Amino acid sequence: MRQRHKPWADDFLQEHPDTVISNPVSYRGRWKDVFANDAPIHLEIGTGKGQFIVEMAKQYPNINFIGIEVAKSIIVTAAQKVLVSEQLNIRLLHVDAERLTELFAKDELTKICLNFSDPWPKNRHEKRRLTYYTFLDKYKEVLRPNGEIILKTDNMGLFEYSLASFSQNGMRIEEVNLDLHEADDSTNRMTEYEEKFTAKGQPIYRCRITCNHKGNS
Ligand SMILES: C[S@@+](CC[C@H](N)C(=O)[O-])C[C@H]1O[C@@H](n2cnc3c(N)ncnc32)[C@H](O)[C@@H]1O
Repeated sequence: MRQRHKPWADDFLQEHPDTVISNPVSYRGRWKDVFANDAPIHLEIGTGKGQFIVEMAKQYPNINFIGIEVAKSIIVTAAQKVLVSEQLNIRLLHVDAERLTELFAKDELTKICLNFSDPWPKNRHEKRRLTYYTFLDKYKEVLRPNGEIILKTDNMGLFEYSLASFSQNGMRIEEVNLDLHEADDSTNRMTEYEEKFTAKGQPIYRCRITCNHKGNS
C-alpha cells in the first residue's frame, strides 16, 4: 500500500491512545478489560486504511475487533475512520505482526483475518509472507481451539502458497472459494484493495481455515 509521509501522524497517535493503543504489549492476556466485556476477539492483520474492520464492527456489534498495522502513515487513516464511526468495539495497534505472541496470550483470539496481505513473490522473501510457518505457529498459539483464519487475496501465487502452508502445518482447510463475488455472499465486507481489484473484474480468492493447538493437530 502506498505510504505518504504524514508529519502529523505522531501527534495524532499521541492524542488518540484509546483508539490506537499505546503500549499494547501491556494488555497481553487482558484485552477483555480494554473492551470491558468478554465478547470474542477477532484480529485483522494488515488492516490498511480500516474500511473492513469498521464495516465488520458495525455488522457484528457483539464481537470485539482489533486491527494490526505496521505502517504509521496508514494506521492514522484507519484510526480516523474508527473515530468517525464511533464504534466502541474496535482497537488498532501500530505494531508488526511478528510480535503477535507478545500482544496476545494463548487462546485469546477467536478469529484472524488476513486481507490482501503483501504477496512477497520472491523466494528469498518467503519468511515475510504472513502465511509462512513461523507466523502460523504464532496464530496457533494465540487462537483458541478451533479458532479460524480467513484469508482473502487477489493473488493466486500467495493463495496457493498459503493453502499448502496451512495444510503442511496441521491446519484444516474448511472452505475454498475461487471467485468470492460470484458467490454473492451478502455478509462479505470489502477491504479497500478488494474494491479496487473487484472493480477491475479480478476474481477474489478466499479460504477458511480451522486451527487446533500445536501437538493436537
Ligand atoms: C496490500 S495492503 C492491504 C491492506 C488492506 N488489508 C486491504 O485489503 O485493503 C497490506 C497491508 O498490510 C500491512 N502489513 C504488511 N506486513 C505487516 C506486518 N508484518 N504486520 C502488520 N501489518 C503489516 C501493510 O503495511 C499494508 O498496509
